[in-house]
Amino acid sequence: MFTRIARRAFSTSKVNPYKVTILGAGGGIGQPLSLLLKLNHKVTDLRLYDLKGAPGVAADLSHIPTNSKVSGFTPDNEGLSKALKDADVVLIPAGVPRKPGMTRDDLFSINASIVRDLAKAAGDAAPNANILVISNPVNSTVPIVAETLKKKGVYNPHKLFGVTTLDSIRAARFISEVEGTDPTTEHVNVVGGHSGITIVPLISQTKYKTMDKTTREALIHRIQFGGDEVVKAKDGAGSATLSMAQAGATFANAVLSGLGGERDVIASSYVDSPLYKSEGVEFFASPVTLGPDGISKVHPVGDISSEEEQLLEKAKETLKKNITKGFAFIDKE
Ligand SMILES: NC(=O)C1=CN([C@@H]2O[C@H](COP(=O)(O)OP(=O)(O)OC[C@H]3O[C@@H](n4cnc5c(N)ncnc54)[C@H](O)[C@@H]3O)[C@@H](O)[C@H]2O)C=CC1
Ligand SMILES: O=C([O-])CC(=O)C(=O)O
Repeated sequence: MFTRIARRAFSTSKVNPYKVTILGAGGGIGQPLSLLLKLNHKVTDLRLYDLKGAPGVAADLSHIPTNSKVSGFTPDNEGLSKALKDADVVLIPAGVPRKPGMTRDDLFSINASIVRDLAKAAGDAAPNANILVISNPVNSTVPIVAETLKKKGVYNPHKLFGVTTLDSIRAARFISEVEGTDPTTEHVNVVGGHSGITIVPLISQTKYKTMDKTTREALIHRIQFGGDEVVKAKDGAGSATLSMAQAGATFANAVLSGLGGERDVIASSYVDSPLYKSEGVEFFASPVTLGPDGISKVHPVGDISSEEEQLLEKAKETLKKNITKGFAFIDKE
C-alpha cells in the first residue's frame, strides 16, 4: 500500500474538490510542482504565490485542460492572504537554495524568517490547512512553523509536515542501481530528518539485508548526501528542483488521498512525533498514516540493526540541536 500511494505523483480519479496553495510557486521547485499539481485531478483550485512571477506561471498552466482553476498572486492587493484563504493544503518551497560548499543549516539565516512570515499568514487565512514545508533547513523550518502557529493558537500537530519524500525516492533509485533492479519496485524506509547524518535509511528492512558492509555504507552515504550531488552538478545554480517537485507532488497527493478518505495511505514525513519526545526530539521523520484530519498515526521505525541503532542515535543528537534552533528563533521574538 505504501508503495502504491507513495509513487503516484498525480491521480486521475475524481473525488472531493481541494484548494491547494503553493508559496514560492515561481521558483525552481515551485514551477514544476505547480505543473504536477495542475495535473492532479484532486486539485480543483490551485493558487500560486510568489514575490513575483506567479501570475505568469498561473496563466501558462491555466491553458492545460484539467479540471482546476489556477490563479496567480503577488504581495500586491493582499495577494498572500487571498492565495491562502481557506486552503486545504499549503506547500511551502519559498526560500533560497544551497550553493556548493554550503550546508542546509547555512540557509537558516535567510529562510527562517521567510518561512515564519508565510506560516503567520497561513495561520490567519487558512488555520485548518495541512502545511507541507519544503524550504530548508527542514529540520528547523518545521519547528518554526509549529511555534508560529502555536503563538496564534491554531497549531494542529496532525497537519504539519516536513517533506522528506525526496530521501525516500532517492533511496529507491540508488538501491536499484546497486542491485540492478527496477527502481519502481523498490522501497526503503528512511527515518530521522532531512540533512546529512539525520537521514537514516533502514537497509536492514529491505530484502537486501545481506548486502556487504562496504556497499551498504556507500549506499547509506549516497542517500544521506544525495542533495550534494545535485548542488555540485548545478555548480552555483541551486539544488534539486525537478526531483523535488516530483517528490512534493507525490507527497501532496498522499495527503489529498488521506483527506479524501482513502484508507491505508502511508507515507514518510518529518512530523511532531511521539517516538523520541521523551529524549527531547520533538520532530522526527517516520511513516505516518494520512486521513481526513491529517496524520492519524505515527508509525515507529520498526526493527533495525545495531549499525542502524548507532546511526539513529547520531541523528537524534543533531536533530535536537536543529529543533532547538528553530524554537529559539521564534521564542526570542
Ligand atoms: N525538502 C526538500 O527535500 C528540499 C528542499 N529544498 C529547498 O526548497 C527551497 C526552494 O528551492 P528552489 O525552488 O530551488 O529555490 P528558488 O530560488 O529557485 O525558488 C524559491 C522561490 O521562493 C520565492 N520566495 C522567496 N521569498 C519568498 C516569500 N517571502 N514569499 C514567497 N515566495 C518567496 C522566490 O521568489 C523564488 O521564486 C530551498 O530552501 C531549498 O533548499 C530543495 C530541494 C529539496
Ligand atoms: O540539498 C539541498 O540543499 C536540497 C535538498 O534538500 C535536497 O536535494 O535533498
